[in-house]
Amino acid sequence: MKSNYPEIQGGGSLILAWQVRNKKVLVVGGGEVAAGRIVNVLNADAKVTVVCPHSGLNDEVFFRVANKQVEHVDRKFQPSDLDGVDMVLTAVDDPEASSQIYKLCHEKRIPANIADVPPECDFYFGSVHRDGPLQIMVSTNGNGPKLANIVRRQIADTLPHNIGLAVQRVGMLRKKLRKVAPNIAEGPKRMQWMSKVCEQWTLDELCDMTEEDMEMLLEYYSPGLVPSFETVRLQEPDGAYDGPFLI
Ligand SMILES: C[C@@]1(CC(=O)O)c2cc3[nH]c(cc4nc(cc5[nH]c(cc(n2)[C@H]1CCC(=O)O)[C@@](C)(CC(=O)O)[C@@H]5CCC(=O)O)C(CC(=O)O)=C4CCC(=O)O)c(CCC(=O)O)c3CC(=O)O
Ligand SMILES: NC(=O)C1=CN([C@@H]2O[C@H](COP(=O)(O)OP(=O)(O)OC[C@H]3O[C@@H](n4cnc5c(N)ncnc54)[C@H](O)[C@@H]3O)[C@@H](O)[C@H]2O)C=CC1
Repeated sequence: MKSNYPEIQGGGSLILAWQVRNKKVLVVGGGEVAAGRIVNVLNADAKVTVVCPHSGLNDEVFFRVANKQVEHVDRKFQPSDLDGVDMVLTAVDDPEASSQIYKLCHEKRIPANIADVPPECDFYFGSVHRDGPLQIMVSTNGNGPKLANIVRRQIADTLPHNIGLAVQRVGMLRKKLRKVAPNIAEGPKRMQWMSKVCEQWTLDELCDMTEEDMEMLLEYYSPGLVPSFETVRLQEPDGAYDGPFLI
């Protein structure tokens, strides 16, 4: 039966933004792949423990250990390492050890990524572009990791240079709006107004938005209006607007 609803296209992944802040992540192995995993999870504020014999640590992982960015257990993996762990990432050059760790994680229902064995991964990593609070991930679902890297870099090249800053400023404005209009019942009005601001202001204007501008802009929330950037600046006592005056 035909419909206007989105067509289902199976065979993909569920791409999510997993919140691992202060969660315990165990990284098994200390080579190049482990070093990449460590960067990914530290960027998400996880508490990271690396299990790997000292002799196996590469320069980057050694640096993370020496700087106390991660805890280090100086030996090969043991099953007790999984106690109290929320996520496991293995990057070892020993397929038997990988499979054993995967089985244990599966039994304990701990989500795991086994770098050398895609069928034993509960989730895959992707190629990530990061600009402040903005993250863009590309996945080829195991078909071509290097191609994911190339596509990611191509996407990044097309983005406005100030997009990360614009996202950060919008985040501040949204927080302030929540304070001005905290009621659940106001949800639809709040969302509509916020969407309008994002659509009507240019990225440069969103980046230039000071806290003073935000306070002034929020004055227009109650009547449900979105003034131009120039209008907001002109209303401020020390309005620093120096562009063309469009009144
Ligand atoms: C399934 C997956 C599971 C997982 O790792 O989570 C996986 C699996 C494997 N990768 C292998 C090889 C390479 N991986 C890379 C690079 C990356 N690999 C990443 C993810 C993923 N790799 C997941 C699928 C993601 C997707 O499909 O989109 C990225 C995106 C993210 C990251 O690792 O952080 C990161 C780029 C990050 C960036 O640049 O930003 C390169 C290129 C390079 O190193 O420069 C090569 C060599 C060239 C090539 O093969 O393309 C092999 C060995 C194959 C063999 O032995 O031949 C396996 C195992 C297998 O396929 O059996
Ligand atoms: N998913 C991906 O993106 C990629 C996966 N790979 C695969 O990932 C694996 C790791 O790759 P690299 O980091 O380059 O290897 P590597 O050889 O540099 O590092 C392996 C590390 O594992 C440690 N190790 C081995 N057995 C261990 C155990 N039982 N307990 C704890 N630590 C142990 C070693 O001391 C070493 O630090 C390889 O199997 C490789 O084929 C390789 C490239 C990309």
